[in-house]
Amino acid sequence: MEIKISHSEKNLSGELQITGSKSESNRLLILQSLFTSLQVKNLSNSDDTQVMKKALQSKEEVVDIHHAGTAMRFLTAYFAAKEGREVVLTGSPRMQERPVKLLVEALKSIGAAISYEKEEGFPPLRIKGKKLTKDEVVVQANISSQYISALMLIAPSLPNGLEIKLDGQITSAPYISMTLEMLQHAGIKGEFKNNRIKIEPAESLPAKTINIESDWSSASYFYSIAAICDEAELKLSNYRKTSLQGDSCLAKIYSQLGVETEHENDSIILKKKPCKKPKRITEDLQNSPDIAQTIAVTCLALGIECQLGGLHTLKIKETDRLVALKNEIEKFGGKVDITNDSLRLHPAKTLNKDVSVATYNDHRMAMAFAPLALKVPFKVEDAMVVSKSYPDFWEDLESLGFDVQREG
Ligand SMILES: O=C(O)C1=C[C@@H](OP(=O)(O)O)[C@@H](O)[C@H](O)C1
Ligand SMILES: C=C(OP(=O)(O)O)C(=O)O
Repeated sequence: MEIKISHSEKNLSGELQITGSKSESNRLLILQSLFTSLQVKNLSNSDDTQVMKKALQSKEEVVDIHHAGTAMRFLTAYFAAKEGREVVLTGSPRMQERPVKLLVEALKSIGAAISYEKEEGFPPLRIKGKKLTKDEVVVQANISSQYISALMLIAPSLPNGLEIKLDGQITSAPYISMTLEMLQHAGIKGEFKNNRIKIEPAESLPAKTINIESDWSSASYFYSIAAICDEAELKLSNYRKTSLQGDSCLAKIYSQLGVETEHENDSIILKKKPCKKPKRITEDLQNSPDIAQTIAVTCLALGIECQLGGLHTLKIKETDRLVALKNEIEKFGGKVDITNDSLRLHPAKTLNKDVSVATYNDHRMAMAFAPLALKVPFKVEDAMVVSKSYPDFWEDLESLGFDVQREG
């Protein structure tokens, strides 16, 4: 479905309830399958969490996780350690291009039986669940932190736990800390020191209900909206001052653009007043790759330069996000230079009209561009891609006065 999106106001206020972090949700679903005493509140309503839930309940041979990277990686480890179960774990055509070799190699080194159904290094995988008894593994850490989180999540269910040595530079590190802190919160002992992670085995865990904080990556689109407005006051519920989610760095990044974050009980209030714009935004996003698209489009809307680094993982996400950003920003008249790990935006003097934004099967392409409608109306192709992480996105924009016309 294509949509046409516009907004005529420059002052916005409203309240939103975004559901739980999809990263935290998908970790907890794995932990809940391993330790049934855990209960979860505020689970994400994203497609990625739905497919994870379904996969964990499935009795079929073929388990299809569509576009969900966390589900692919976490379930590879989960099924490898599930004695007596044999599955073919597969996903969308794009998932079949997203690498998984380093995780498969690491799992094989501790005794897993995994083979490739098509191309070596990529899904689909045939996994014969086995008892994994080795307790040490080495994994390269600069491609995806999801490989490391996957190993950490099954570690407490292994007879001797697991010591994971991380090789090379660590990418998306806050997601590893998130996994560790969630394990600890559930009652599992573990530590992360000097490139070594050690997770102790656990036979059972005390009964506990875990309340998932709402999704900070989804909140990024409202930071962008607030920054682009002259004045705004947006209240988002279920966010904490101390977050497990690395994308909570948004508060600091967007303060440069005049967006202040106030904490009130369990909510955040994003406040924007008219202010002087900086000449440019410069950020290293190695720790928070999922907000790169949001920040680039905010800068395009505000007509300021943007230099983003630490983006080497963007090429292997839902699409090659560096190329997708360049293509779509240039339709509006901005100029973008990309390398393998960086993006530089030279903003447009005036934004082109009648643009149709392609979304490349990538939820974040649709959502990152949406706030630009405060400056110029445009079309978004295949707009329902948002459901991967945020199915209510367009309705939530309508509640803030955006005109969202659904076509076709
Ligand atoms: O562990 C997680 O929940 C995630 C880790 C990150 O991936 P990489 O570690 O592959 O960068 C992030 O981009 C993804 O959206 C979610
Ligand atoms: C990269 C993402 O997700 P995943 O890797 O889990 O598919 C994302 O949500 O931006």
